[in-house]
Amino acid sequence: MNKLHKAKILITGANGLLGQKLVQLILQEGEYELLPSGLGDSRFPEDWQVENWISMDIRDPQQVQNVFDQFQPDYLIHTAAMTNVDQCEQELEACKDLNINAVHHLVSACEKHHTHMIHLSTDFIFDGEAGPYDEEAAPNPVNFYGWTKLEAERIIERSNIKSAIVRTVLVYGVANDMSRSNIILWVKESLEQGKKIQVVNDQVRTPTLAEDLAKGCLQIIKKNAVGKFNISGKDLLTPYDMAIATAEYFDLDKSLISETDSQHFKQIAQRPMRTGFIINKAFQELDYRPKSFMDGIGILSKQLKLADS
Ligand SMILES: NC(=O)C1=CN([C@@H]2O[C@H](COP(=O)(O)OP(=O)(O)OC[C@H]3O[C@@H](n4cnc5c(N)ncnc54)[C@H](OP(=O)(O)O)[C@@H]3O)[C@@H](O)[C@H]2O)C=CC1
Ligand SMILES: Cc1cn([C@H]2C[C@H](O)[C@@H](COP(=O)(O)OP(=O)(O)O[C@H]3O[C@@H](C)C(=O)[C@@H](O)[C@H]3O)O2)c(=O)[nH]c1=O
Repeated sequence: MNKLHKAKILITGANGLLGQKLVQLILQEGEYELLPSGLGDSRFPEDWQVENWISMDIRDPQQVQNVFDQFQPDYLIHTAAMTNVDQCEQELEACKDLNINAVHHLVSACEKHHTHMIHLSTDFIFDGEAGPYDEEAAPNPVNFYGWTKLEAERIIERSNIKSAIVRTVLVYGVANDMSRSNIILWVKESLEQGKKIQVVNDQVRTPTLAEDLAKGCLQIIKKNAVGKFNISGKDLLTPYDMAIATAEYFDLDKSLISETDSQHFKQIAQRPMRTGFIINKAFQELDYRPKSFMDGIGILSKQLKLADS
């Protein structure tokens, strides 16, 4: 690639939590030509002054093909998905269309344009019987969301495109006009409103700061890495641990948090009990260095203060 040509990165789901962090990071780097895309209009803060934006519904193969033919991306960071796990359990066709069929369209476009695909996947491809997991563990999803994300991985692995699969866990952070919350924000807001919450103490995760995940994805591009990578936080915690840590950090009323377990706390979709990731491969091959959970809360707290000022 000649020096004048900046490598081109297309992002799907750029209005999402990870999507917005990727846009911020890549714009700050200034080394790439960026094309953020999503459903409808961009929802970035005004002051980002992002010129490029393309509305691309990834469920429509024609829209995908048109965008790829026009932009001819060197890299695709595919973050868009139906990420509400309970909604996936209830809207099977819609979930399949977005989490599986759309990946077929993106892979075909990547094949045609020799685009290197960085695809976001999840700990929910595992059954949670033997976490924390490394990249070679045997998947066995326990809910429909996890099954669709595993099928998506398989489509990519069966293709002959250049690809990296980034698996992550319980992403937290604050972004603009978010379409869903995440555990720290939800605990903080509930306690600030004086609401009692029940939080499970028998699920295990390695919660991931959205900024760290974005950095991990960009490292893959910088190192032209291929294959599977666990990119998550490094602390193994239960949601109850996370809720207590959040209450302590923001000096909120811990007595509003009651401990429960997965037998009593029922969600529509089953959650894998013990997941979490071993991240040695990303540490060694991508120089990936995630923040601790407490430092992650600190970063989120600063961003919330900035947003309120
Ligand atoms: N969040 C988490 O805890 C985890 C996430 N992951 C994976 O990481 C990825 C990013 O997650 P996260 O940032 O939380 O996701 P978000 O739900 O925040 O963002 C997903 C984005 O996809 C967009 N989208 C929905 N439908 C379409 C469509 N038809 N065409 C184009 N874009 C669409 C949404 O648009 P709109 O904003 O308009 O709804 C949204 O901006 C996902 O693939 C997810 O499976 C993996 C493990 C954990
Ligand atoms: C809402 C709620 C959640 N929890 C627990 C259950 C769960 O372990 C954790 C997070 O619950 P949620 O339902 O908010 O999040 P959940 O849907 O479990 O999050 C998943 O999202 C998808 C996209 C992924 O890929 C997974 O990695 C994971 O992050 O908090 C409680 O204990 N009490 C509650 O009231």
